[in-house]
Amino acid sequence: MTHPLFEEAKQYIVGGVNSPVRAFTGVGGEPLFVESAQGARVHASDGRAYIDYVGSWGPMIGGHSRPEVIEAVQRAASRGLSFGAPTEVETAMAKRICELVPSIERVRMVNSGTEATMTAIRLARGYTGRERVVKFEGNYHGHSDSLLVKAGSGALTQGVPNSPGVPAGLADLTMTLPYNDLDAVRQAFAEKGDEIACIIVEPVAGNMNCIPPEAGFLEGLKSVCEEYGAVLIFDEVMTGFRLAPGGAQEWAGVTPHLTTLGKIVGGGMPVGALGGQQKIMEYLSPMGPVYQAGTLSGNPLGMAAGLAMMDIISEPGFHARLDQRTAQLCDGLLEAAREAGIPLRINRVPGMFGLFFTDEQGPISRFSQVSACDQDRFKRFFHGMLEQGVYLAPSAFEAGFVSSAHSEQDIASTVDAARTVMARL
Ligand SMILES: Cc1ncc(COP(=O)(O)O)c(C=O)c1O
Ligand SMILES: N[C@H](C=O)CCC(=O)O
Repeated sequence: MTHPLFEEAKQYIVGGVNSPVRAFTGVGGEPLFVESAQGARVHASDGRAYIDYVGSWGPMIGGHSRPEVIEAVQRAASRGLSFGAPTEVETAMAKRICELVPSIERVRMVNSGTEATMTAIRLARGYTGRERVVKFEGNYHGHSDSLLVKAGSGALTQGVPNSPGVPAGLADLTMTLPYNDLDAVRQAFAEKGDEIACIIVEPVAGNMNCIPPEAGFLEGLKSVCEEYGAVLIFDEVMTGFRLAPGGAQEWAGVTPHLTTLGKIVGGGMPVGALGGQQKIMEYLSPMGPVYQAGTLSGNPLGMAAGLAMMDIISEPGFHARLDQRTAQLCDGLLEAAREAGIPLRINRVPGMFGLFFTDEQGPISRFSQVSACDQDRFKRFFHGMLEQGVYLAPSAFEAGFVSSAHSEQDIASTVDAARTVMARL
């Protein structure tokens, strides 16, 4: 029987959801309806609490309903919701971003990750006077036209990595290359380097499951960009503030020319940002000719929530603990799989992981390997874990997220659940 809340939602909302992956089409069945969330758990309308590894798709790195964040939003709300004029808190946010991410010298706040990446590539095109954009297969940068080409995340889950509605003329300007394949990048630049405005890349891919960069890949992208005068954009909407206080660029030791941010930067509110070298950022309006604007950009509630979340991730030892919890989870899951004789590989970076049901023995570093994984087994695992009270991302193409609120006991319970589920997979 269809869940009555989902049934009613479908009468009014397209597909019953406001973002496709939530619909559970990647795993079958019906979505959880969440009523509230606290710490590492979401409380659903079925009356159950689930240990949550979705974390609102990333923002909840400190756990749900952190009092510091909620109180900051409440204080901000008591002063008014939006002014459409500059506020001090926007400067505080920009200053904080520049301190945490040293490659960022100037910032522009927007309302989502999609807006951040859309603006970043327009800026790169305006700055270089070139039109082509290089992206990687299975990377997802939101749903703007130029970037919805061979895209990951929900586009993969729904089987529409090239969406109808994207003008062919625009899609033709997007060159899509295999992730972790530097030779393909060098070849593309050798052929069309003087037409390429930018490379945009997830420095750790999290939208085709979790794929870290191979040694030298990000460094290679930077040197190709510098050789040909193109802009290197790290899309850190997912990895920003997660892998390290300064994001994946700090973790990997490679700095891009521009960075896009989202998720954690808004602490759970709809916020995105882009930033980078002053000489490029000053091409943006009102200083430069590249236009960009937003009625609600720099919204005081979003800034308050984001700043409170920045305080949380800046606590000494925060990322080391997150990494340790992520390792505990992944080691436990691998052990459970080994006991059950289930072939499983796991990729992990601090606070992020990906499960691959595959017989492959070597590292999983390519999109082609992800798409060859046993999706049916993932679906059975997902539903088994849900039954056991563990909420994983409802798609084999999404990374999982660990928060600082996941206790050792939560992780141990998750591994116990996996042992039960794997025994009958
Ligand atoms: C790497 C990356 N870039 C961009 C986006 C788009 O962000 P948003 O959903 O806030 O528009 C996402 C997530 O959706 C993402 O994971
Ligand atoms: N992978 C996406 C963002 O990172 C998932 C969020 C969504 O599409 O709703």
